[in-house]
Amino acid sequence: MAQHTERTAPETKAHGGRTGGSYDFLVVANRLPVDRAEAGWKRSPGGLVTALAPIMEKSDGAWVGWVGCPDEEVEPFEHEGMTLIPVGLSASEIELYYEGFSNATLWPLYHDVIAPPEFHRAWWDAYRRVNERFAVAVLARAAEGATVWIQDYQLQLVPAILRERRPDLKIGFFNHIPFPPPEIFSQLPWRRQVLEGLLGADLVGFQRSNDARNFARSARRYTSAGGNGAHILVGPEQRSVRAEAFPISIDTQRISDLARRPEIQERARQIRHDLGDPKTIMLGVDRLDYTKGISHRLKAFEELLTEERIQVGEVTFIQVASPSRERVEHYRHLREEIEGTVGRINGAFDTLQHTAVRYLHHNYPVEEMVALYLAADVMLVTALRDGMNLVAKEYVAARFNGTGALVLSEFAGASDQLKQALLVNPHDIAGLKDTIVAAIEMPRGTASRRMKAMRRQIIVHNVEEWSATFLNRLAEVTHG
Ligand SMILES: O=P(O)(O)OC[C@H]1O[C@H](O[C@H]2O[C@H](CO)[C@@H](O)[C@H](O)[C@H]2O)[C@H](O)[C@@H](O)[C@@H]1O
Ligand SMILES: O=c1ccn([C@@H]2O[C@H](COP(=O)(O)OP(=O)(O)O)[C@@H](O)[C@H]2O)c(=O)[nH]1
Repeated sequence: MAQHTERTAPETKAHGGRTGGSYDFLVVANRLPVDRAEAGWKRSPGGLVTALAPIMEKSDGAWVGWVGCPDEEVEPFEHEGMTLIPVGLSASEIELYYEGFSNATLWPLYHDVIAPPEFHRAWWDAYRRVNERFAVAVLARAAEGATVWIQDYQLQLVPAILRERRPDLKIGFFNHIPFPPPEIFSQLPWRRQVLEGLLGADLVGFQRSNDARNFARSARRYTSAGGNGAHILVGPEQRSVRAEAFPISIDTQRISDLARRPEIQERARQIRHDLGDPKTIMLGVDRLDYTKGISHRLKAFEELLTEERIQVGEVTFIQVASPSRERVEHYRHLREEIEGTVGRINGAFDTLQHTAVRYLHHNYPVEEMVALYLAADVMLVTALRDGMNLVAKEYVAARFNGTGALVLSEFAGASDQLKQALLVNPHDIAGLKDTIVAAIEMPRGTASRRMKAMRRQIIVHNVEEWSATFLNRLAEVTHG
């Protein structure tokens, strides 16, 4: 349970002149890494939070972000060793900037247009306004020459606003989601403004080399930028901007340590027992998002049951689908579709003793997540497009005894690092079915060799290494 360590943050030194504050290191993200709890705040789940909270706890910096509720004015405060600086958003801004432009324009556009992106000028206006507000919050707190690390697609205009008003800052940007090829990106009516926003940074980081290449190609095609490859030259002064890949990772040690705890192992046994001790537990854990390929996974599972290649009682599929962006239309429809499919599968295949799919529309704390990873013989990650997918890496981190099989989509960034997973194209349902069966039947020795190789990868390349590599590179390119 998160310790309650709330107190007011130290005063920021708001003095005149160019420099506004006292922090030498600021992370700027759409969300603060906390949610409201009954008594105060608790650490929130989610990929970005999981990745950045450990770094923030160890640094003396501050995190600028939205508190997650409408119309709340909250003073800066401290939580679990982090200084948090809230940015307020009105209900209408949440609708236009967050649900609208961020999650119904940019999100589908950047994820292979799996859902059709919507383009509305009022959403764009709100996006600009909110980006300006985040930038102002940084300007008021950043010390002279501070390092500012902006996170993700919700805040792509912040780098250029900071650059214009505070050329002393070292500005990094990391895009957690894919960056589409120019042929798709070009649909965006405000493509030039978004690219110019990002080009305000000194270093623009991506999950995969292909994302970095896509960005550099669009930057040269739709702005006046020049240069070659990862090196982009901007404006008459030919300012240098780098676009490079920095694949994010997890706190491997923390997950691995949790997995070794006797009470979590006991919880894993309990989960299996509660399901009637099936021979094989398969697991999917995703935000309920159309990019995650949950329907493709269910389709493959249903066909395997229909064809009697697997049997209820022997195989149980647990699907955790955590609530996400529930006011966005596509997400509402997706929930109806997935829950309809699960109901149909269970109606057809459940027995009095056993269920086919145990569907859980919940958000679990990390301890329960690790127990689920320990209980799962086969992990299914079948994203149609995913920046990284930390769940895949967490599963590997939890399997300290080298057992278990990971079925992993080649369209998730994690497939670049976890090459010994069973890689699949989730659109190929026949291939997906064969791979699921191969995972269930995989000989222990083969599974162990694969798992050990993947564990070696994420033990070295953990989230600490990710942030250190990005920040060292930022210091290098800014000669800091
Ligand atoms: O803040 P929400 O709208 O509730 O969404 C949660 C986060 O989802 C996205 O995660 C991405 O970042 C992960 C870590 O790098 C990566 O593994 C995953 O593939 C991405 O989809 C989003 O990018 C975050 O901004 C959201 O906070
Ligand atoms: O009930 C849940 C479901 C997910 N997560 C965490 O949420 C993150 C999901 O990150 P991922 O990169 O897989 O996907 P995203 O949701 O960021 O797109 C992982 O750290 C999960 O452990 C969690 O804590 N509780």
